[in-house]
Parts: sequence; structure tokens; C-alpha cells
Amino acid sequence: METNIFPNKQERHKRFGSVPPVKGDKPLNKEDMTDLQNTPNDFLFAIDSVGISNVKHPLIIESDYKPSQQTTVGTFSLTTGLHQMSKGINMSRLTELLQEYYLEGFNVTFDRLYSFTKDLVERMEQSSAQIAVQFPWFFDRTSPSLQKSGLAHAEAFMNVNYDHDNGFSHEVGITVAVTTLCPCSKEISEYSAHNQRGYVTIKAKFYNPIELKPDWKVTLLEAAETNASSMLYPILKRPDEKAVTERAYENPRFVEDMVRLVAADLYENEDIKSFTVECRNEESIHMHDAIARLTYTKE
Ligand SMILES: Nc1nc2c(ncn2[C@@H]2O[C@H](COP(=O)(O)OP(=O)(O)OP(=O)(O)O)[C@@H](O)[C@H]2O)c(=O)[nH]1
Repeated sequence: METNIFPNKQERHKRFGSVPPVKGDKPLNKEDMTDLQNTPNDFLFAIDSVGISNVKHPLIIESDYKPSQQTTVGTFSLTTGLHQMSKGINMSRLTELLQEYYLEGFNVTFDRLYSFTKDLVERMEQSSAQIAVQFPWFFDRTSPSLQKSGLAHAEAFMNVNYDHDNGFSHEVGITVAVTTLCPCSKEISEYSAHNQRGYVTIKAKFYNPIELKPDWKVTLLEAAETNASSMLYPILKRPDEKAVTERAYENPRFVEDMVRLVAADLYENEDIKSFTVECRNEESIHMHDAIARLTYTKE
């Protein structure tokens, strides 16, 4: 092949429209640049939350199911309140703090998230801060008959807020995929019953999140899966498939049944203060979904 048939890279860029930078008169050093965000004035309103969302970042989670520790990818939202007299927050400090926590090994426990929001309030010189993180959680799952092991996953989230006046608040949750078999279809048909993949979403608040001993992810996962027609499995051989099919037939569930049965388990759990349960079935004999939702707060 003939070499040097192209102009060099700089020439090529020029040919494709690149131009040299203008000789500007704006300052180049940080200390000489205007700090617009920190210009004080009356900016009419205070703001509840301002910051960044859709931040992808690795994090560490621990679990009562195997693997007991894993690195996964979180999608973060990092925000603070903003005083009426401040024009803007210093957004670079949000990812700066995330990097500091990452270098220490960002293990997303309640403890660490509480500490993060408090650090954020100080760093941002505001009186409230919020962190919200959503991540896939992987766990070992063995098939019901032949005990074939594989990795399943659920989507989990943790939200923590801190403000000077009210302290900390939190909400955590999980979305779990399950099988639901239609009770009506089973009742009216000579044989078979249609079934579908259902998505159970549980949001919960705990009385004492910092001291919480059992893994909240496992608590919520089990509430969803043990009340479904069947849980899902990554690997199923023929004896396993038979077991799952028959178990689903023995445990038919409407979306209404799902949210009520899951709610009963959460009600009985003494660590849980309030919860919301939603079930969405992707109907296999319709083009639409069936949905139900239930919210409960203990006295
Ligand atoms: N407040 C605000 N910042 C934005 C907005 N859009 C982008 N920015 C960010 O502004 C950031 C730079 O601002 P600062 O964090 O205030 O930088 P700085 O003043 O050098 O940081 P400090 O030394 O910590 O005060 C960049 O990361 C931009 O992404 C916006 O709508 N509002």
C-alpha cells in the first residue's frame, strides 16, 4: 500500500473545518475568573433541590445472599437545597465528593449514605442535601429441583435526605420480576391458564435503618417472590421446569392478590414503618398491563 497519501492530521482537521483558537481576553487562571454561582443577590425563591442526575458510577454492595459483596453500577442523583440569596450551587463539588467516597471504597450502606448527605451539606454550604441511587443487585439462585446455580438480579434503589431542621429521612426499594398465573383463566378453562411476567415494586421506610441487621434487599425480595405464583430462575432443566410450571398452577395470583399478600408480609415485619407495594403484570393475552398499588403506614 502506498504510504503518505494523506496530509498530516493537523492539515486534515483544517481541511475538514477546524480553525485555531481566537486570542481572547478572558482570564485563564481560576482565581481571576468570575464566580457567577456565588454572586449574592435576592434571587426571588429558595430552591428545594438542584444538582446532577443520571450519574453512572461503580459502587459496592453487601448482601445476605451470595455473593456477599459485589461491585455494581449505580445511577446517582446528587442534589442540595439552595438559599434564596445564592444564584447557583458549585456543581463540580458533587462529583468531587463522589470521587472521594469512591477512592475510600463506596459501600452504599445507610451509614455511608447518611454520612454522604451530611458531608454534601457542609461542602455545598447549604442546609439540605439528597442522594438517590439505583443499581442492579445480583444474587445466587438455584433451580428448584436439580439445584442448578446461576445469577439472578433485581433493581434496587436507596434515597437519603438530610436537612438541618429535620435530620435524616430515607426510602429504599426494589423491583422484582416474578411469574403470575391468572386465577380467572385457571377457573374458567378446561385446561391450562395464561400466565405472565409480573413486576413487583416495593418501597419501604424502616424504624431504625442504621441498626438494621437483616439485609433489607433480601427482606423485600422474599416478600415479593414468596407471594408470587413462582419466582424466576436463570437456569431450569426439565425437572425444574415441571416444578415451576406446577407451582405456578397451584398458586394463581391477580395483581390485587399480589399487592395484598406482599403487604401482609411487610405489615408483619417489625422493622418496617411504612411501605408501598405495586404490581404490574405484562398481560400475555392483552397488549396492555394490569396494575395495582397499595400504601400503608403503621401507627
Ligand atoms: N450551578 C450550576 N452549575 C452548572 C450548570 N450547568 C453546568 N454547571 C457546572 O458548573 C461547574 C463549574 O462550577 P463550580 O463547581 O462552581 O466550579 P468552581 O467555582 O471552580 O468550584 P469551587 O472551587 O468548588 O467553588 C461545571 O461542572 C459545570 O458543569 C447549572 O445549570 N447550574
